[in-house]
Amino acid sequence: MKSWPKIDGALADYVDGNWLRDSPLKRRLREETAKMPGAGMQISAHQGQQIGLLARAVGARRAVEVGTFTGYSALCIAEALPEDGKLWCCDVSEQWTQIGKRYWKEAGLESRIELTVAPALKTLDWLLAQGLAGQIDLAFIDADKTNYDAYYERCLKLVRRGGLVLIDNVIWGGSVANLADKDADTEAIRALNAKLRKDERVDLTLFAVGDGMTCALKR
Ligand SMILES: C[S@@+](CC[C@H](N)C(=O)[O-])C[C@H]1O[C@@H](n2cnc3c(N)ncnc32)[C@H](O)[C@@H]1O
Repeated sequence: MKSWPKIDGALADYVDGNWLRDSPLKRRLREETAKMPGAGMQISAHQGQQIGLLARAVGARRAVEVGTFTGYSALCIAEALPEDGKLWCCDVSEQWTQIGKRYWKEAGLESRIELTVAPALKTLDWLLAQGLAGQIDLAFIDADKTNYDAYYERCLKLVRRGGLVLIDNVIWGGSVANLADKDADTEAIRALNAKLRKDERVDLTLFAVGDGMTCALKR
């Protein structure tokens, strides 16, 4: 039986103590979000740090995020961009993203972030219409699951060769391996995972962080 290490208890403290580079502002945003319904939607501190590192590794100047919630992943991406970098954020919730805006401002990152409150498919099509195909260095997909394939295809068009498309929740709490689970979200994630397995447009790996994050590098 193959297995991944479960990180909790004393091991979680050890991992935090050795690898987590946190800030009081990020901690406050996590704590404020933790009190809200839907708090579990926020990525973890480690995942945010990993996404930031990946953004730096590809020298990201322009990024796109699909699914912003209270702005934590956006904060992690934006701080990894250069001062004149830009992150386009897509979300449908004014209420949740207002929280993020407060923190982006406090972090001095608001000029790097352009949030559009609208269905993400519309915003991604608008970005493509603006001539941004092949101009984006990193895309992070973390919104409604039934649109994942449509988000992936648009993000792959937007991203340049050598750029990254990151896709969150690809393990979906383990449901993807339970073939009896026919829930629409599970089926959508499972179908995209199977498609990417054979997708020769990208190099592929899984980061076993949080709920699983696919990392696709455009060839
Ligand atoms: C999992 S949360 C994002 C978490 C965020 N990345 C973070 O780290 O805190 C998913 C978000 O997708 C948004 N969403 C749902 N359907 C959407 C759609 N059709 N277009 C854009 N955003 C959508 C929700 O409002 C929610 O804020």
